[in-house]
Order: sequence, then structure tokens, then C-alpha cells
Amino acid sequence: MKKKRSSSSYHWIKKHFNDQYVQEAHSKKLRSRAWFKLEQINKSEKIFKNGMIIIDLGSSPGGWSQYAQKYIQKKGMIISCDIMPMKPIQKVKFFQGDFFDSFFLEKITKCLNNKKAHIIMSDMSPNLSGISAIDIPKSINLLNSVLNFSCNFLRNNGTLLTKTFLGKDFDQCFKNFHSIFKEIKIIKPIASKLTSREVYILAKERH
Ligand SMILES: C[S@@+](CC[C@H](N)C(=O)[O-])C[C@H]1O[C@@H](n2cnc3c(N)ncnc32)[C@H](O)[C@@H]1O
Repeated sequence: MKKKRSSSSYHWIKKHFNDQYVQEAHSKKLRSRAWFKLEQINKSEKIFKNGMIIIDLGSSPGGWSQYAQKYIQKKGMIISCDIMPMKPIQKVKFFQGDFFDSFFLEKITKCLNNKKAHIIMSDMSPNLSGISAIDIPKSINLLNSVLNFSCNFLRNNGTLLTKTFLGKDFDQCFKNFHSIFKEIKIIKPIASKLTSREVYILAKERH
């Protein structure tokens, strides 16, 4: 028997498909509406340059990798990772697995072959339960792990772009970013829903 959709999931689906960016992503054959967030960030911050080595964490369904792909050219590469599968994108090396898994770290190390990334970008967010006592520590742990990851795999003059959520609980995390990077900006691209506490941290140049 077919499962009946709850009215809240029906409203979510209706809202999703009426969303301007979802419609535009569909008509331009983009992998996700998240593509527009990266485009808006790059238009104002000019983070991508040709020939870059880019790591895309939480890449599926592939909007960000798709956006960054045009910048890699001959010299560069994109290494992407997600728990979920991702349909292949030309010149993008994708690993399916958990970012926290040592298997992924081994793969990255091998792929980079002693080089470091120019850009690490993470659009990951943990599975949210709606219970802040669970969600906030999970999100903070993820953010700190992305920061640690970039200490190992980002070059000194590289750029880290990562999703986070606003709230006083994240203050210590922001301090950690300030202790590692010289330049920090908090960005809310227009395509990011106003109702969401999601923002992006753009961190440049290690101390
Ligand atoms: C908002 S989506 C990313 C959208 C993507 N930037 C795009 O443009 O299509 C977040 C992704 O993070 C992934 N994710 C969350 N936690 C993860 C983890 N620990 N390891 C790998 N991927 C993770 C989820 O599976 C999800 O696909």
C-alpha cells in the first residue's frame, strides 16, 4: 500500500518546487539550488581562479562541484566527498563515505600527492533532529572538524568556505577560526533562505 504523505511534508514539497532557485536550477540543468549560493559568494568575493585544487565536502548532489569545475582547467582538480552517492561530474574525483572516516583521509592524502588545496569548501550540515540540545553540539563538532581538516589539507594562503549556523553557542568556534585565519567574513548569500540560521564562514590566509 502507498504511504500517505503528512501535510507538513506536502507543504514542504509544494514550497520547494515553487522556490525561484529550485525552478532556475531545474531549467539550467544544475544539480542543486545550492549552486546559486556559491555563485553569489564567488561573484562578491572572487575566490576561484583557474587551475585551482579544490576540496568539496558534503558535495552531493553536486551543485558546488559543478560550479567549481569550470575553474580547474588542466592544472587543477576537485576532490569531492559525501555520504550520499553523487552522479559523476567530469574531472571531479568523488568519494562516497563519511568525512569523519579515516578511509576518506587516506584517499584525500593519496589524491593530493603532497600538494595542498587552494580552496576547501564544506556545505555539510549534520542530520538535524529539531532538538537544539542534540543539533548544536553536532554542528559545532562538524565545524571544528572542518577547521582541523583545513589545517592539514589547505595551503597557507588558501581559502576555507564553510556552512555554519548563527547562535551564541558558536562563539567559541568563531574564536577558533580567528586563531587560525587572518581574515574571516560571515556571508549570507541571497539564495540562502532568510528563515534559516545558515550562514557561511569565509576564512583566508593562515596566521
Ligand atoms: C546541503 S547538501 C550539499 C549540497 C551541495 N553543496 C550541492 O551544491 O549540491 C549537504 C550534504 O552534506 C552531506 N554530509 C553531511 N554530513 C556528512 C559527512 N559527515 N560526511 C560526508 N557528507 C556529509 C549530506 O549527505 C548532504 O548531501
